[in-house]
Amino acid sequence: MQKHYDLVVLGTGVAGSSVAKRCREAGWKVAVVDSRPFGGTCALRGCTPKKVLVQAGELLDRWRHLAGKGLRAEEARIDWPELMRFKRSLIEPLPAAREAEYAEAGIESYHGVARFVGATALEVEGAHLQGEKVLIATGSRPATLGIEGEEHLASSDDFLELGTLPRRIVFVGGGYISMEFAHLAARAGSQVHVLHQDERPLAPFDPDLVDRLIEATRELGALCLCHKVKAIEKTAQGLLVHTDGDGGPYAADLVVHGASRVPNVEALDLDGAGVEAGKKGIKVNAHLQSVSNPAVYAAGDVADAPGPQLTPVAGLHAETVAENLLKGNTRSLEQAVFASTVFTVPALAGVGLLEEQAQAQGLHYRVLQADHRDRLAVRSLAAPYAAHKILVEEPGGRILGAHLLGPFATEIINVFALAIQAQVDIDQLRATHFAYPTGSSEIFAMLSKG
Ligand SMILES: Cc1cc2nc3c(=O)[nH]c(=O)nc-3n(C[C@H](O)[C@H](O)[C@H](O)COP(=O)(O)OP(=O)(O)OC[C@H]3O[C@@H](n4cnc5c(N)ncnc54)[C@H](O)[C@@H]3O)c2cc1C
Ligand SMILES: NC(=O)c1ccc[n+]([C@@H]2O[C@H](COP(=O)([O-])OP(=O)(O)OC[C@H]3O[C@@H](n4cnc5c(N)ncnc54)[C@H](O)[C@@H]3O)[C@@H](O)[C@H]2O)c1
Repeated sequence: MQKHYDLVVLGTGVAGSSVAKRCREAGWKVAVVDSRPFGGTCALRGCTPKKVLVQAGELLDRWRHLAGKGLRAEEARIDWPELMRFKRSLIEPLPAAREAEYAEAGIESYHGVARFVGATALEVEGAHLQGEKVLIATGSRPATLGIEGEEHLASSDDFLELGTLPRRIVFVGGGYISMEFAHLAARAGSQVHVLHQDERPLAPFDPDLVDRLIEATRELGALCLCHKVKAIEKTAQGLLVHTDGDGGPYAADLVVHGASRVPNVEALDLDGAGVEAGKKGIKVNAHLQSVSNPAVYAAGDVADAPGPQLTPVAGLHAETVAENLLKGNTRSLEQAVFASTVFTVPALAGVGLLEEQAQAQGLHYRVLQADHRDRLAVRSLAAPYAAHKILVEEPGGRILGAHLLGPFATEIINVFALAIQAQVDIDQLRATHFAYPTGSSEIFAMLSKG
């Protein structure tokens, strides 16, 4: 028997769940489908569990730097199994809570892999659903690398579930996942290599600050090496990672995939619905509507739309789609400012333009940059790395980009995001009286020199 809905949502992550709730609030009959526990990547296998773990690394680092300065740090260490238990205690209740929220809101839930059997008809584990509209919000998965021995790669999901931490870990790729996990694993006692194929890791971030982060990573005992991984071999002693460079092979007990994620579309049978997709995901117009099937929309990591694969981007997609569904394509995906952070220690953060982007746009700007390790706020934490680079348009004083490394980066970056979004210029920002002494009160000094 076929069940009819105004909207069928595929995926219960940030993108899918927000649209489902908005449309249900407006009185629509809504169904949600997910092949995994309800809640999506960010809540269950990404941002949130990751933050619980990396926070422990950050606290350990602070504690160690203050050893002999009023703190006794001899006993400070990460107890991995205990930390994992803590993480599980926070994350494991979430799927049931999410499902209960849906039930209370009157949203119907289906578990299983969804696939199209018609333009807006879906089959989920034997159930047949028909939507007036369908939202595809199925997120992303680790990219297939096409290398020999690929089956030996552990995913970020696997890493976040490790009961014990292996002695030797190689991370393939030099992006967010590898760098964040590498810092955590090294602080928890593993020998770590990050193998990346580009000249330097973390391409979306300021190159000078990335160089400092690499230095900090090396001091931690983890090595970032510029090698493209070409094969993983299983031996009696563990795994060997072969690269196209002179170095290696690198011996490991665990090799983790941090070499990018691609849209999750394979299982959907998109041809059955006439929904076009390419390497970057579902092809959509400015309303996030499928270019080939007007009854279908896409949002989040699975949509081929501008913006990185980040939670705030999925959130903006969801707002846009919800309005278009409810009000009939009244909203286009607007250009937005997205701040982003790599949760290493020191943390790296960025918002707005990089220097090379400002140059490519022919903008005139000056650079305010400094190492601010000597600031009392930083010295009081004994933090060994703290630096910034801020691009300010000339004339006019518009903030074009802000790039930060150090103990306050993850929070201060949001002040700069607001300044860029709301077009607050350098004089207005300098004239803002932030509480003192806080991370944000460092902004005045950042904007006053250089
Ligand atoms: C390790 C890691 C750490 C991250 N950390 C951050 C961070 O700190 N900050 C940040 O902004 N972003 C972070 N991200 C990125 C962020 O998690 C994603 O951009 C965001 O979760 C995307 O949300 P989404 O709703 O598009 O997809 P998802 O949350 O991935 O939801 C998609 C859902 O669809 C389901 N699904 C897939 N195919 C089907 C099918 N055929 N049928 C039924 N269901 C299906 C999946 O099971 C999943 O639950 C991180 C990602 C990872 C992997
Ligand atoms: N803090 C955060 O916001 C956060 C954290 C984790 C993940 N994420 C999101 O998830 C996405 C996926 O993360 P990711 O770290 O897998 O990807 P990424 O896109 O950040 O980085 C992948 C890196 O792997 C390299 N690479 C690819 N193939 C390789 C090979 N064979 N050998 C060596 N290097 C190779 C690429 O050149 C690139 O530098 C990110 O782009 C980001 O949008 C965000």
